[in-house]
Amino acid sequence: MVAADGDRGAGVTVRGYFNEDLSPAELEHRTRVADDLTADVRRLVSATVLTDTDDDSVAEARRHIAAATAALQRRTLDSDHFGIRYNSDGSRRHWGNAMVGRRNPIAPPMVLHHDAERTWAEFELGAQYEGPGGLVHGGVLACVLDQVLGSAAEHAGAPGMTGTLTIRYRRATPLGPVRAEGRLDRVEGIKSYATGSVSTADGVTVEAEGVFILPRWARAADGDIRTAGGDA
Ligand SMILES: CCCCCCCCCC(=O)SCCNC(=O)CCNC(=O)[C@H](O)C(C)(C)COP(=O)(O)OP(=O)(O)OC[C@H]1O[C@@H](n2cnc3c(N)ncnc32)[C@H](O)[C@@H]1OP(=O)(O)O
Repeated sequence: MVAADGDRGAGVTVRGYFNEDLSPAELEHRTRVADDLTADVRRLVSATVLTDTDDDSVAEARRHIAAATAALQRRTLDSDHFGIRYNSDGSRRHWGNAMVGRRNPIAPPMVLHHDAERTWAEFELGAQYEGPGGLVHGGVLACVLDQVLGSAAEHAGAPGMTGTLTIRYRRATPLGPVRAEGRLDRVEGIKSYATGSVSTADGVTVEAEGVFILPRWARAADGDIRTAGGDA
């Protein structure tokens, strides 16, 4: 398993990995707290996009938001990012991740499922993900596919950083429920090739291919990123 934040040996320094052993009870508690808070903030974000209320109501909302922000800032992490926090058994928490982070209201969130062949998620892309009117932003769809293809490669035992991601927008994706899926196509040494798509009830809207490369620092760490355990 990868070491804590900081010097990775072999002269390699990588940010973002923290060893933080949590008991099952503590993990369950933190999971519930995170899910409840993040769901509330997601509703706030959506309400911010969609509100048409009067100025007094907006001013009232802003006072509450300022108070909520101050309450959350009473104590913060020592780091400027959540990172990947892991137990010594290899289980990991990517709770700040922009697509799957359970502590990140920007994440839709995507809840990933895996079987022997595929990784997939079914979720909602609502008003806060708009690009063209009523349609999902193309960059958001790229982000979705980056995550699902990268996770498919990782789950298949061939993780890597995105080297190249090629997106084909076949037709527009209306805001609303979507399904994203990816699969590992092949592995060539340190490079993993994955393919995938986003679809709606009317069929595929976006297709993608990605090359995921086991980075130099993970190679220097003797590939131990390949042995990482599951996500919490
Ligand atoms: C790790 C766990 C991942 C979990 C899932 C995550 C899902 C989300 C994914 C992301 O969002 S990752 C964030 C976005 N991506 C990045 O920030 C990557 C930034 N780029 C890098 O870190 C490095 O450029 C990279 C790791 C991609 C490659 O650096 P290396 O120093 O390891 O590559 P090197 O120069 O040694 O080249 C190794 C091979 O890869 C090839 N290569 C390098 N960069 C490439 C590239 N960009 N595209 C395709 N191939 C590339 C290179 O030609 C060579 O091929 P050959 O072995 O056949 O000669």
